[in-house]
Amino acid sequence: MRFCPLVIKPLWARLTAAILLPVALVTLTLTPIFTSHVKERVDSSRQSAESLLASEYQLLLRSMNESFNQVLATAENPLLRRILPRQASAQTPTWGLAAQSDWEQLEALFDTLLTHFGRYTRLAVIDTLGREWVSTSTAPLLTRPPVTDHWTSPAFQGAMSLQPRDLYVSPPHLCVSGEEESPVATAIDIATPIVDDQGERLGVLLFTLDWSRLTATLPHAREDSPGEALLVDARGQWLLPSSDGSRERFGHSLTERWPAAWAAMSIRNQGIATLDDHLLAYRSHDLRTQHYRSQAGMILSDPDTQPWHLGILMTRPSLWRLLMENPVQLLAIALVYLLSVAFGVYWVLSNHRLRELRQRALTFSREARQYAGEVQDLYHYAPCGYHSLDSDGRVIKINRTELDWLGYRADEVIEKRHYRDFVTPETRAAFDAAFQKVLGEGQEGSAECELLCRDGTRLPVAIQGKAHVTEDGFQYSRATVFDLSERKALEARLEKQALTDPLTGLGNRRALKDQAAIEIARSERSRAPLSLIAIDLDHFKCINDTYGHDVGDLVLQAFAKLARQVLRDGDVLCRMGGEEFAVLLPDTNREQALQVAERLREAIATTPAKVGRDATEEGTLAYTASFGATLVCAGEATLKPAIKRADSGLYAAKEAGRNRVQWEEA
Ligand SMILES: Nc1nc2c(ncn2[C@@H]2O[C@H](COP(=O)(O)OP(=O)(O)OP(=O)(O)O)[C@@H](O)[C@H]2O)c(=O)[nH]1
Repeated sequence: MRFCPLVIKPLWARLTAAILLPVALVTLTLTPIFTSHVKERVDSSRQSAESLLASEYQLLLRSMNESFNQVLATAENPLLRRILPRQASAQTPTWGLAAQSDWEQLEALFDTLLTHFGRYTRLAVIDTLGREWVSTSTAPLLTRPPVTDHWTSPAFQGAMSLQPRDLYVSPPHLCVSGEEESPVATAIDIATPIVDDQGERLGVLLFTLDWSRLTATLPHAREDSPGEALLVDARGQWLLPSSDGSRERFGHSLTERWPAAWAAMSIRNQGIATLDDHLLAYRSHDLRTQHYRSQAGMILSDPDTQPWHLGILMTRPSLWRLLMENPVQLLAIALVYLLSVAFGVYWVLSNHRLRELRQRALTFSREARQYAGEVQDLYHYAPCGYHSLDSDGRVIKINRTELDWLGYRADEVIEKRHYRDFVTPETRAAFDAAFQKVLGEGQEGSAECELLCRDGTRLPVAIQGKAHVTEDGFQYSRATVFDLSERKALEARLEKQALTDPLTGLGNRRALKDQAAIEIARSERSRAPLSLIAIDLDHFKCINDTYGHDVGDLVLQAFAKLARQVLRDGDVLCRMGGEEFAVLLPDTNREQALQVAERLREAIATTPAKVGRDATEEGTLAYTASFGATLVCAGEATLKPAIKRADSGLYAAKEAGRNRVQWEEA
């Protein structure tokens, strides 16, 4: 296993990483894009808020100035200068005192103002004593007269203290609207002194402005407006009239409800503040000092309420709002996340499968190498030889075992030697025949051969060859070579055992028969005489009976040893069974055979067998043997007739008293 510190092993951990990593990557990729998008939107919202504030401010100012100018212009109307002195001279309100035409003109003027502009709820002319002489109202509840006493009203008091063309402007306040649906309205009183041509103060002109009408035209009130207006006085009290959609109501305290907004607006005259979810563009306006845009000389107002603070509140763009405003975009992002996670999971799972397969392949390959090594070992160190030959009989592959047998190295043999070169000339024909069979249609062949090893030794082997044939025909032959040396040795041993008498180590009856065939053939070829002597130990039963069977065996062994010493190397001494023996004497005539028999008889008679002191006092036991001898006649294919004759001679020797040699003529 390669070392890799970043490899996370468990599948669940890799799956977690496969989910988190794509999410992180997509987030990292998208975040700068959306952040800059949000920033752009914030900047755009700021600009919108600022421009909306500017336009709203201008509109409010223009509307108010328009009213200011209308009040000032009306106050200078000659009708008022004519009507007021006449009314003032009357101790009680008397409508009939005014000239009918003046009154109608004034009424027409006031009606025009009321209906044409629509923003006034009441127009009143008040004399210096605070008595209202002329009044026109949108609320037709009040019948003329009564005369209202304005002596204590701030508007009257304020206006009376002013110079011509100066204005008193009250803060917005609640008043009776006269309408059933919304009996309470918000209004502003604008008052200015009425002065005659000589500068004498005649009274006060009072216009009550429907504050909601004035502010209804502001951009914030439009449904498609992106922002919301906010107008508070110097104490933070809400100045905009209550509307259905607005959360705030007239007179609410911004300082309590939204301290952050109030803090921003109250510190600076103008600016833009970033609140939690909102952007607030604001500026302050003091009626008393910013009157230059109207025709008013000076404006008097309640000092506690000035300046006003106007603000435009816009929802602050955020990433979430940006996403939520476009469902397609949101869906696309969700799809990107989903795809990236799906890809990650798929990658991990397929990688996991791949790892498994790789691991399995590694295991298989390791096992295959192991098996290949084992097969290689089995091939090279098998207890038999393996070799492959091409069609010419050249060695193309050979295992170690066979190389060790031959005593050569692989590089000395492979592609260099023909296999038949290692086969002994005597067995080469068998090998060639088998190899031809392998090359032939049978494609199989076997032979028992002898291999000629480097050290000169010969190794008997059995070779079993088989052709390896493909569609292209014969490729090579594969042969298994078995070492036969052990088998051969065993066979030889068994063969020897089969021909040997185990007690005396002499050849047995069968050995005599085999050897006789050879000697008879040789004698036929050489015309040399071949003699046979039959030997039988005398009174052997008596030895057995007297000294025991073991002593009898010792006597038999002593005889075999002694006979070997007496006989020539070429003589064939065999035990025929029991205490009977036979000697085949090649190239031996009658006289010679009789001499051999006599020499042997005498040696036996004079050489007691060693049987140990347990058996006899001297440790030896004298014994004798009788002999029957004969010639193997020319023309006798087997030894049988000669044995029969020798046995006859032997029988005669026994009959004659034992311990003697008797010749039997053919
Ligand atoms: N100890 C021993 N005794 C054997 C063996 N083979 C045969 N004999 C014994 O040899 C004896 C042969 O006895 P017989 O055939 O009567 O002949 P004999 O006693 O030698 O008498 P003659 O041949 O007439 O002299 C038997 O008692 C057999 O049991 C052997 O391998 N070992």
